[in-house]
Amino acid sequence: MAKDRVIPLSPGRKTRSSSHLSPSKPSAQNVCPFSSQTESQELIRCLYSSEEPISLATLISSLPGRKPQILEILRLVGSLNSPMFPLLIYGGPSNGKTVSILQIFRYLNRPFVYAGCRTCYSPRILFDSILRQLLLHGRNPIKGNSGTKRCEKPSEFIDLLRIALVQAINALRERNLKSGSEEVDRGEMIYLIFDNFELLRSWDRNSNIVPLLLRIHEILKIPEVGIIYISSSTPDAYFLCTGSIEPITIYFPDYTLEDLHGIFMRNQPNPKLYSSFLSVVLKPFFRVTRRVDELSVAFQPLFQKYCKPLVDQSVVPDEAMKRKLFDNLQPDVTASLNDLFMVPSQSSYQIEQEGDLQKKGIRKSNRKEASNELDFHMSMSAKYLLLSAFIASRNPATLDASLFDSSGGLINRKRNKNSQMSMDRKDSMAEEILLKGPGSFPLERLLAIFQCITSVAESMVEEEQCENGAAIESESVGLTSDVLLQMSALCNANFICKSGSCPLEGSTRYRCTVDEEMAVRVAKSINFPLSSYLYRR
Ligand SMILES: Nc1ncnc2c1ncn2[C@@H]1O[C@H](COP(=O)(O)OP(=O)(O)OP(=O)(O)O)[C@@H](O)[C@H]1O
Repeated sequence: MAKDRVIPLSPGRKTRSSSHLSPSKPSAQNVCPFSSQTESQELIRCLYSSEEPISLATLISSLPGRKPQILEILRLVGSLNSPMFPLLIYGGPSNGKTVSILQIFRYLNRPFVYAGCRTCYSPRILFDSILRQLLLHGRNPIKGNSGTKRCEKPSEFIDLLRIALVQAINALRERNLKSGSEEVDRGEMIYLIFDNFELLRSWDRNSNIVPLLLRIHEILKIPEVGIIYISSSTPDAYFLCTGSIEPITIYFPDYTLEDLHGIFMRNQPNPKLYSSFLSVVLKPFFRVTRRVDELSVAFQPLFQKYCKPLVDQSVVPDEAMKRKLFDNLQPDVTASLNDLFMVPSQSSYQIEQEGDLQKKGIRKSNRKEASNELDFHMSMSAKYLLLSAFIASRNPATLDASLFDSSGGLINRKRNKNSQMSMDRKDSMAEEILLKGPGSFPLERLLAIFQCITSVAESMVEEEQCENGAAIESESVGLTSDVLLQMSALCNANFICKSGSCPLEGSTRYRCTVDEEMAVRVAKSINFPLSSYLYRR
């Protein structure tokens, strides 16, 4: 794509860019102009990447493993002044989504506003950050709504955002007209980037901020504004019930071994030495994690240890030297791998409880401990999701309604004489299902079961919290966050597999592949009464 080629504007585009804004919306006339040209210039400068622009070749070589995604994003963002559909960039954590988009804008050298939902951790802070970037950090007053006034309500935010955007677009347009042919035309588009969008869902369960931001393009109706969402959750997490037009998605897959090799080899003063180090550490660590941040934290001290026997670190190691360095490093690799692998899978509450038991001299038998233990890490919500999938695969769907009450809890299944016949029928259905093996289920059923069992678990935890006055931390709360991300992780781990689509509905069905022994171990690790949820003969 030619970076600075100005695409001739279509007639529609000319009309729109000359005056797209309808009278009801703030126009150049009813928006307070910049008080000085310096302010206008400062705003424009603030909207560009703070780093020097780079070439396309540098962009691609600086981000190993991301060339296809970069080219795809560039194609979708389009040439100068071309309107774009909203984009959703998604993929696993720490796999280069943020760095890629920021470097892309450095290459494009176009104005953008970046709002990270990790640092801007509440709607108010997020709104404030976006408006400040557009309004010269609060120094440019929009009459009646000064930049210093904090914006609380979404409707207020949308109004101020529209005003600020129109003002900024007009400033860009003016700058382009004034600079004429002396300067390169940098266009009139402004891009809003929402990073870590998945976090928004955990801010407030009843908040309407997610649907609002997902519809922001439709609400603003300003073609000079491009919207980019970055998320580590899949698109399904957002668009099942918002009713908004789905953005174009770009998936960032996990890095391959070669990609990670390329990433870690960048800017190494002694590439041959570092390459011999990577040949020792990368493969074993790759089996545990593909996250660049985790790998770089693990590699840093290991490389220091690897180089310790060397007097001169610019030396190119021969085979004998490599073997010696490897032998020296080997015990640390194992220890570091264990550190990375053994992420605590128990909630701090459980740990506290066990600590209490030990203090009281009550020791669990080793056998029980071993049977409860999982030899891999899984988050609390992934465990609940896996158990929901197991229940969905084992129980006939027609029995769900009799298993869960309307509030999501487990119905007390005491048989009475009147219901004995129907229970017998249900039991024979359960038996048939057992014989057929794990059944398939649609995503909706899985989510419904997940919702039911987590609501029970959360209320149990709250009750225990009240009883014990103990502090329960993150893992036990917010079980429902990132459920679709967990789903894709469980599919990747082959605990849940896709099992074709329903010919009538066309929707994908899933099947749980874990056996009962494994499900029981997962259930025990979170004290979940699995057997009460399973139909048996
Ligand atoms: N291809 C790459 N080349 C160079 N560095 C990379 C690459 N991919 C990731 N990194 C580095 O890994 C770290 C994490 O990357 P980044 O923040 O872009 O990930 P992310 O996908 O946005 O993560 P999250 O979803 O957790 O926000 C950064 O320090 C980044 O520089």
